[in-house]
Amino acid sequence: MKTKPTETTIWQKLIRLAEKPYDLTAPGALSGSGRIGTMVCRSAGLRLLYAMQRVDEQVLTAFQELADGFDLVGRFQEMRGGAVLNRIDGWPSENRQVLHTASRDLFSENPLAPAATAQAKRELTQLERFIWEVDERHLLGSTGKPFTTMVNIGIGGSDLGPRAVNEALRAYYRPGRQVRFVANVDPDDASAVLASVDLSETLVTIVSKSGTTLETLTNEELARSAYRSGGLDPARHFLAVTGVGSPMEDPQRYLRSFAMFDYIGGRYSTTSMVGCVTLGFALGMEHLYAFLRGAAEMDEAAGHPAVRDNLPLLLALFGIWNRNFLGYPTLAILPYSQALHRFPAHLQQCDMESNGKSITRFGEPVSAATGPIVWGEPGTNGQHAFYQLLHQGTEIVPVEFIGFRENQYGQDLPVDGTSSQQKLIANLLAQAVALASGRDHDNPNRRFAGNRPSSIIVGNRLDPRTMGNLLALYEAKIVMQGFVWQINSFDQEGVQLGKQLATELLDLLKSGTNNGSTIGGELLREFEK
Ligand SMILES: O=P(O)(O)OC[C@H]1O[C@H](O)[C@H](O)[C@@H](O)[C@@H]1O
Repeated sequence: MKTKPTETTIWQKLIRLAEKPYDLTAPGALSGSGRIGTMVCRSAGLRLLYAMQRVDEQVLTAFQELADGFDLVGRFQEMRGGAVLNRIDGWPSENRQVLHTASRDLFSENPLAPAATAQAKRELTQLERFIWEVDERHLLGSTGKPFTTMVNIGIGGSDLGPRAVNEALRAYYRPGRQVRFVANVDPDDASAVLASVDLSETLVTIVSKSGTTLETLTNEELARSAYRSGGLDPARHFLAVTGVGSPMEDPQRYLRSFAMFDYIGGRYSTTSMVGCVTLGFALGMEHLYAFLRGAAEMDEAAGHPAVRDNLPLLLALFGIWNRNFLGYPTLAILPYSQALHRFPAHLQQCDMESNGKSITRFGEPVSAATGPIVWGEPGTNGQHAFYQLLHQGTEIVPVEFIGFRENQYGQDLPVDGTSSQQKLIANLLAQAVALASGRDHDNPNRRFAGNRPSSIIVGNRLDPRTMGNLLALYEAKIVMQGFVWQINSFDQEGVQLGKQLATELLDLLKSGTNNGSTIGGELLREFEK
């Protein structure tokens, strides 16, 4: 469909509906009508409570028309089947399939992209064998010690997703296993991590799809040098996860190498070897498979044609409604779970690098606003920091809350009559009500306008399967929004210019010839004064 989204009848209809969005502050708007109990969507192990979005039946019906008119589910299924969606028509572009979903389509008899799934299975078999060798102590460090620790060196997609999921699932780590992460080229990042582990018991996994990322290659050298200084042989400790044909494909330098494929983008790569190596090492294969199964379940659920029964699609459409029709530029993701403390950072990359685009997949300027600014921190911490602006600021910030009925460790105590988990959930729900309903007051400074929309994603407990559900939920949501905006959500040309200019500055530093004749050169001279 080349017609601009804004020129479609359904877009115009939604503009009209947005002139008078559902008033959450009106008497009886939220209670007494059964709205809270009916505005619930279930997919895989998650539920979405969406009574506190500014929508009514008419808007939801329009959502369905939009989803059908833009064939959102059909395109998602085409993606899963291997369509070449990473492209810009008529212009040089990556021209690739988009098959992160194949890396977990392991549980059905008929995977949608059989060749890619077969490749994923081969890598998983290799990983399983490797982990077995580590567990059985057939593989030992260069001084004969068993491995207890893994340091992951990577950045962007080779760090954020794996880090967020590892943090989320620490409660499921096997006893005696730990994983640490190094990403930043700030030398203090590597120093702090390398100094905090026993290198002789540590595996260092270098993760880079391209095998050319400055930060990662630099940190690899720092880590190798730390091993050599400690009299340890890096080749017996270092693993590689890299793209087929990348410069890092060099078996001499690594104890083991695991492959990733060009049809999986960095920010979508958590269920490929990029995430699986650390997760398999720390959690064991059983939990790793539960995580992959959770992601596969959500991919499957995203194929449901009915908007009200398709959580990723519905979440995507609330995002479109809030961004394009109500005009809100940002989105806060607020997990009420300390374990998810790095999940907003992962989603920031996944969403903003995917949908921060101004050109359509036809190479033309977009006709509507695209990806929102995504940010977030766990509750309740955020309540004591930035929620003031959410409640009374001049900017309206739609919120996606995430909460779980049970905690992970099962340890909790009643204090003052309620458990900590109850306090956590009560706070989450109270925030959603306060944002939606607001409160009148004589004192203008104590007035809450309300009508600030939110959704609540509910899971039973943050376990590996639920984490897989959540990860795939957001991946699918982001992709579906990209389909509405007609952009390519799978490339990231916008990161190139800065990289190129940094390389030019590094060349000046290397050669010592900075005469300030470029803007960067002049800035550098000023900075170094
Ligand atoms: O995995 P790598 O090739 O090292 O890439 C790491 C990251 O760097 C790039 O700058 C991209 O913007 C990210 O999408 C990518 O995840």
